[in-house]
Amino acid sequence: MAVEATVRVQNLFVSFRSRSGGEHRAVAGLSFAVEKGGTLAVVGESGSGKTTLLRALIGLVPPEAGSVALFGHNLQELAAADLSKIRQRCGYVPQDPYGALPPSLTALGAVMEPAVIARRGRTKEDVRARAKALLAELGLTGERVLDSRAVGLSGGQRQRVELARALILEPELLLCDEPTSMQDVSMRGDIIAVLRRHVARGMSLIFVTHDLKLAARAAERILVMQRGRLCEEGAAAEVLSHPQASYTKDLIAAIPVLPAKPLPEARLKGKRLYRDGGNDVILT
Ligand SMILES: Nc1ncnc2c1ncn2[C@@H]1O[C@H](COP(=O)(O)OP(=O)(O)OP(=O)(O)O)[C@@H](O)[C@H]1O
Repeated sequence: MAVEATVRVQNLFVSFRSRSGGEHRAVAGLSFAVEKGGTLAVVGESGSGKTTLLRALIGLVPPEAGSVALFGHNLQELAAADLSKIRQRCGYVPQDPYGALPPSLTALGAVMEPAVIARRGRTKEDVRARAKALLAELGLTGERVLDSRAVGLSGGQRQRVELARALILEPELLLCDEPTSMQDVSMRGDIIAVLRRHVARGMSLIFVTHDLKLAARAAERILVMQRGRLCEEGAAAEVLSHPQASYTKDLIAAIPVLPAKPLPEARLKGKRLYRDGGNDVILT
């Protein structure tokens, strides 16, 4: 028997109606699939429909036409209770870390919360240890940070708490909306490494970003969106090295290139060096 894809999107259209009665089509005829353990980065400029697509994938916005199936189940055909069960198999990291975290919980409490609610036979102490380990993997340690409420955390720290909150239930599918937009280059690498470890245990990943280079590090395939439409989809290395669509070529041309000149040893002393592809990025 053929294995069902984790995500199967067929000819998906999503529109929003304005108060004046006008209609804006945010997603226009997208089709793609992500297999179990597969990774897909969705790239496109601001307003191209990436967030709307992610929200449609977990049934937060209804399709105008077409279908979304997760784990072989068409979301439009599911009763509310079954849709909720399907959602429990997914993690979602929203784009805006402000307002996404429960304001009354500490960073540690916010990560523990989904696992405490789901109660999967773990003791509270197990959950606390797992939450601490996840936060540490994402560079968040120490009482001051772990005991801070959302208001006391930076945007980048909030994003990482959101990610840990999504990962603690070990989702089969993780949908991330710009999860590294507020991180420094070094932390972006750490986040990608954490995501890779979860992909290695079989998790499927859909990663939304503006950044084509980051997309290629996060995922094996890239889907480029332009004004709600699929512009190009292919193996990440292939899309970066041989883009087919002129829009993708423009996105690649817009990637800043760092000078290839070797840096004097003295400039590296006491600083963190991070290798991003062929480029060395120095963090002071
Ligand atoms: N709830 C909504 N009501 C009306 N229009 C919306 C709504 N959500 C999104 N849109 C519109 O749909 C289009 C796509 O928005 P979306 O947020 O999906 O783009 P995006 O690619 O994620 O952008 P960004 O990279 O800036 O986050 C935009 O024109 C946006 O204004």
